[in-house]
Parts: sequence; C-alpha cells; structure tokens
Amino acid sequence: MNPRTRIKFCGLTRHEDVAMAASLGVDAVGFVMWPKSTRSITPETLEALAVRVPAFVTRVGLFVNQPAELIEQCLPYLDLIQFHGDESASFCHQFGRPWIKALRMRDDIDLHHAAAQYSNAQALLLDAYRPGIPGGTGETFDWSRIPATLEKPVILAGGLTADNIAAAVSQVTPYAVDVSGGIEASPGVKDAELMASFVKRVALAGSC
Ligand SMILES: O=C(O)c1ccccc1N[C@@H]1O[C@H](COP(=O)(O)O)[C@@H](O)[C@H]1O
Repeated sequence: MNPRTRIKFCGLTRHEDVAMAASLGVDAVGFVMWPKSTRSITPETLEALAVRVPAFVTRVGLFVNQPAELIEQCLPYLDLIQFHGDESASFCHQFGRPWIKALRMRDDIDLHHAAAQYSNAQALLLDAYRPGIPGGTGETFDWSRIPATLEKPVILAGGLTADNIAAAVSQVTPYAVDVSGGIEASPGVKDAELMASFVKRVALAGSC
C-alpha cells in the first residue's frame, strides 16, 4: 500500500485559515517570515497564530536568506524550518530544529548533488524557477525532470491547484505537496472551498 501524500498549506496569515487547514486534516501549515512576500507575517503574528495550531499539525516557518537572529526569535513557535533562499547546509543546520530545503528548478540543477549537499535536510522542496523571485510564483515546472529515485523525500510545490494536483501526485508520487497561491482568494487570504477541494483531490489521487 502506498503511504498517503502529506499536505502542507503555506502562506497562512489568518486564524480562520489555520483552523480550516487543521480541520481538513492538513499535515503542516506554513508561515512566510520573508517581509517582501505579499503573504508575510511578523514574528508577533507568528506567535499569535502558532500557539493556536493544534497538536500534531507541523508549524513551518519559511525564510529567504534571512539573519540567524530572526530565525532564533521565531523558533519557539516553529516545529520545522523551510529555507527558501541560497542558504548553505551548515547555516540551515545550526538551529537544532528539523529543516527542509527549497530548490528552484533551474535548467542546470542537479538534484542528486543537492541531496548530497543538504544531506541533513528532512526533505527537499522542489519549486518552479523564475529569475529574481525566490518562490510563491504560482507557476509549475516540468515534473518529468524529477528523478524517479532521489536520496531525500520530495515535497512538490509550484503552481499546484485542485485542478492539477491529481496529475501531479500520480506522475511524481511525492512524499508531500505544498500549495499557497492555488488555495487563495487573494494574497495571504485562503479560500475555504479551494482548501477543501485541494485536500479532497489529493486523497482521491492517493486512492487510485
Ligand atoms: O509564498 C511566498 O510569497 C513565497 C515567497 C518567497 C519564497 C517562497 C514563497 N512561497 C512558497 O513557494 C512555493 C510555491 O508557492 P505557490 O503554490 O506556487 O504559490 C510554496 O512552497 C510556498 O510555500
């Protein structure tokens, strides 16, 4: 039996969206701590949201080339750190907290090399590449570029929606999927129906 595909919702900014994600059985909720994002929140808002996340839902903090001091400040409210910039493996590993490394799928990327480079990561998150934008572009990439076997669990991201998630899961069989723009009504504001249909389609895709 295939294990179920885990789900992370990212870019949450409101209590009601966090509560909806948890009630849908989502595995992880992501908070964007990078201030240039339209979905960013402050450390104070992170605390307010994170303390109300129910047990066994993983709280993920997303950072892009940010100072270690900011990450340390957020750590009490995070279970996992998502590094979405050009952070080195040693930088990522210094916080004594599980972490994942986002990789943007540039044409010349070598995922086996990256898996060795980030050997202490819990997983690699694969996102679309657009020059000058670190992530959250709402764009997909060519999933056939993902090797059938990789030394790290794959979290598939980039432009996922209720409409393409079944194809993504069946083609890639990722460990987990991560979605932000595809469940939004507007930046940082999630749509309850889109959230519900995304979760339903992932479950259906896994049972085929
Ligand atoms: O969401 C953002 O604004 C963001 C900013 C900087 C780096 C990453 C960001 N989001 C992450 O990007 C992927 C894909 O998002 P989308 O589904 O295509 O909108 C996902 O991991 C987000 O968490």
